Amino acid sequence: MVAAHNLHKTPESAKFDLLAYLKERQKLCETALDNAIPIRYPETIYESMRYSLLAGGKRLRPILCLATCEMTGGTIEMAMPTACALEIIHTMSLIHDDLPAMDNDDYRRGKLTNHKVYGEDIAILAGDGLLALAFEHVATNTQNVPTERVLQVIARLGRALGAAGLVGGQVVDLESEGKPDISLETLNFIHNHKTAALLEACVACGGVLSGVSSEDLQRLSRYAQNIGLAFQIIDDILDITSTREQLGKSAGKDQQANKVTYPKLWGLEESRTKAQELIEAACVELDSFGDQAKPLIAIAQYIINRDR
Ligand code: DMA
Ligand SMILES: C=C(C)CCOP(=O)(O)OP(=O)(O)O
Ligand SMILES: [Mg+2]
Ligand SMILES: [Mg+2]
Repeated sequence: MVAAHNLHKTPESAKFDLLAYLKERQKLCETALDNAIPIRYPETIYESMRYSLLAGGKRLRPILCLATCEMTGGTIEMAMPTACALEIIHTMSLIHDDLPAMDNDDYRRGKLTNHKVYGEDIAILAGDGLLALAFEHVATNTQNVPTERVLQVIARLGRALGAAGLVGGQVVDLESEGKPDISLETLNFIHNHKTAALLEACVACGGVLSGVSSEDLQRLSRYAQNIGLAFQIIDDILDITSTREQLGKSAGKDQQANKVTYPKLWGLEESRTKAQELIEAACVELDSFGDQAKPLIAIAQYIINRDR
């Protein structure tokens, strides 16, 4: 008879079932997000906020936050309000990104975009409402975490989202549209700010909540910066190779708007290779976390293998 503890050492049981993990975490996030916005007067704004927030994204950002907090000795419960805030901030950035003044998109998460349903005025306000809610939600609902860590999380959220982060990246993205000679440096600036900054906040905040050392926090940040850049490279590849049905958002938009992207500068194959290298570099940063790092390593692989 094989001893029970040996069973856990077989290669098969050592495998990490990412799909089951993501499904379980997505379910937890859906419930928490649903509870974060009750409908009250004036109903229109709450309905439009819920329309985009509960439209079924991958929930990658909150899951990264929960996974990091758990990997570093914290709990799901400690991280859930921050995880929700990250998804709420991400959703507001999507609503505004899709507006006619920005990327002018009609579809998002398999549905009409917020402004197509509620009008541009309400869509702008839904973004504003979500943004304010994110900070209120963390400050009000975080439990069993020392207050100074919660303050650090709030500061990181603001920095990742603001002009030094996502907003700054969006500005350079828009300013670079249609320009012929965008450098790789500018392209990296765009990706590192519009996409990687928030993903870094997801991972870093998970670590801050559990109280990691500054060395571990730096390792986590480097992991997240690498997966963040890879995420946007893959997003731009999918924009070329996939369909609206598969993506839940319009495809072919980057070429249409003359956006600067990795595949445009380097071609599809080299862009894929670059994304793969970034994922490998990300995973090296997690070496010291041993087996505990399995979820974050599997999520990094998922980022380049994803089809939506
Ligand atoms: C999305 O950039 C970035 C933010 C901050 C929303 P994008 O316009 O390249 O992404 P998508 O293809 O999802 O519109
Ligand atoms: C940063 C980018 C490229 C916007 C799309 O993000 P996701 O691809 O994570 O969108 P959802 O799954 O959350 O809808
Ligand atoms: Mg955009
Ligand atoms: Mg867009």
